Amino acid sequence: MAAVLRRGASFICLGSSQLLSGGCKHGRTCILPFFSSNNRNSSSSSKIKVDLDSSTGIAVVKFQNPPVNSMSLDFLTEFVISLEKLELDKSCRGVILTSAQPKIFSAGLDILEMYGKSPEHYAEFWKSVQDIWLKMYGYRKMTIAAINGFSPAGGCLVALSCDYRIMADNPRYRIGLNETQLGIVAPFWFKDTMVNTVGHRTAELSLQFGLMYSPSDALKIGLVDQLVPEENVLGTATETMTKWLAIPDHAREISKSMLRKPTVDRLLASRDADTKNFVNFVSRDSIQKSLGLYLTMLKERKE
Ligand SMILES: CCCCCCC/C=C/C(=O)SCCNC(=O)CCNC(=O)[C@H](O)C(C)(C)COP(=O)(O)OP(=O)(O)OC[C@H]1O[C@@H](n2cnc3c(N)ncnc32)[C@H](O)[C@@H]1OP(=O)(O)O
Repeated sequence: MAAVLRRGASFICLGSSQLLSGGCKHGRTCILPFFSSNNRNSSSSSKIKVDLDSSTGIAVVKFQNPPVNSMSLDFLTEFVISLEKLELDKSCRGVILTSAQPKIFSAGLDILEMYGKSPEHYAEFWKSVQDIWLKMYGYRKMTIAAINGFSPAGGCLVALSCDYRIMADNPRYRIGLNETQLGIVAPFWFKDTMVNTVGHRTAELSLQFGLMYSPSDALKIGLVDQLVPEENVLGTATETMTKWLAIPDHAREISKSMLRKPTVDRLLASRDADTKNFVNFVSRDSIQKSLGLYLTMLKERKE
């Protein structure tokens, strides 16, 4: 296991100069209503910031859960509520997802939600993970991931669930489904999402090794669609969104649904079994031990 973790660390290791500072400055979940001024609607709950420009129809959703935008239960709840509000808002036609944290898009699922908790907690957490994927993968509006930093595992899944991915061309960043490096297994709908994006053979290599790709390798395998200098990620995402919004919404939406609905339906048909499977799996002593070692490794590599 230690060897696996060491190998894992080499895929995700950052120098100490890149350590992020600061803890979460925010309190518990607090969803504020949108307010309107000059065609812009903004809402800032504690972990998700939404800025909707109703003159262009483009909303920017920023992850702000320091230090690494890990997806805790609170984060996922706020995230899904924000997306639901935007889906219902007729003035919104497209959503750009990005990070307010330097160098990190998202560190993926919050490992602390899967470690040392009760089966009831694991079930609640897993349902919220399913909810965000179902919302994103079946989202009616156009979505772009503006990937401005590291994006392992759940972070990669969120990016993969968008319609288009633009990544910062910084050779230090990595993106991929690295679950096996933690001794855990990406569920079938993570796998389906990857296969639908990069094809079966590449997904076989990617998932079994838990590969984390540099931006240029991610572009080569089609995991991301475009690389741009770091400072242009959001600007390029906005320009790209404007081009996509030239397509009539109903035609694009129906095409998207035709391609994605069978994948969404597979999880909808087996949500409860998938939750039970997760709870049984994550509750095992061997899995708890792997997660505990991984958390220790994350802390120790800073020292
Ligand atoms: C059927 C069963 C199926 C189960 C499937 C479950 C699917 C799982 C999906 C997942 O998403 S699992 C999570 C995978 N994520 C990772 O492996 C990323 C781990 N983190 C990193 O590699 C690095 O933190 C980083 C993202 C590259 C950033 O590096 P940086 O040097 O900038 O920060 P750190 O000092 O490493 O981290 C700061 C702080 O944050 C804690 N932390 C990091 N990632 C997570 C996380 N995913 N969950 C919880 N906490 C995380 C890290 O331990 C540090 O904590 P402190 O030491 O400051 O307390």
